[in-house]
Amino acid sequence: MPTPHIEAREGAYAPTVLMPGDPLRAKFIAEHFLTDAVQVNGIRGMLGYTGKYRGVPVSVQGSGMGCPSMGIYSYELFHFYGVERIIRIGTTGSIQENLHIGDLVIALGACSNSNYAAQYQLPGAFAPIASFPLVRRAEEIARQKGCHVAVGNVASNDTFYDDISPVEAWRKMGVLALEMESLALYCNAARCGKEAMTLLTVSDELLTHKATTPVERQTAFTAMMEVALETAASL
Ligand SMILES: O=P(O)(O)O[C@H]1O[C@H](CO)[C@@H](O)[C@H]1O
Ligand SMILES: O=c1cc[nH]c(=O)[nH]1
Repeated sequence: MPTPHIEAREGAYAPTVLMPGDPLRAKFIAEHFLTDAVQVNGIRGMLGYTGKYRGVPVSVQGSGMGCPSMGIYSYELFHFYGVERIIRIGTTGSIQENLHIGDLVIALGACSNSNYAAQYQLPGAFAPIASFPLVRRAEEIARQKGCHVAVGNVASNDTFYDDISPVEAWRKMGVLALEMESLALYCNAARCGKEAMTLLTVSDELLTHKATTPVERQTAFTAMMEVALETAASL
């Protein structure tokens, strides 16, 4: 420590880290929800903070976009900073008719078009999954808050802009929504014996082409932030 990408000192992160793709979403959470928040990382503008939520230490660290970036930050947090669990909080494009903008999705499993898991040289395909206790807790908290929440597969794709749309193919398999990081997060957690879960807010309806604004993606999805923070504080 420090690592190539994180300047924080040893012990700077709490055992539970919330990870939005957008570092400015991390700043927003630190400023609006945490007490005693201090910035622990600013390298590459990938902001990280540690503070308290309901008196419980919690960190929030941007992951950047895509599996390579999430792969780097979650690896360094798990391996070098003693982080025990990561809750990704991200935006997603829904691909099922009953999932609308603002709804929550918990990624129980992460399908993908990425080759991230090839590094493990397994004798078959790995099925990346979330920590079930985290899923159960987050779903319970989301329902108590009156959120519409779906739990199931997402597809963590390497591509945001596709030459041939993958929507129909994943939709037919019951996949709920598309995003870009859960695969790497779940693989790193599994390989390191740690816990991970992804909680998403629908920012785009890919079947109807409804979408939210860039600023809403940064700051508007406070229900997701609160569910993740309540989950972290309840462990
Ligand atoms: O809102 P975040 O967490 O960045 O997540 C989603 O948004 C980005 C694409 O716009 C990708 O990172 C995708 O996974
Ligand atoms: O990966 C993502 C994230 C948000 N919306 C999408 O359509 N895709």
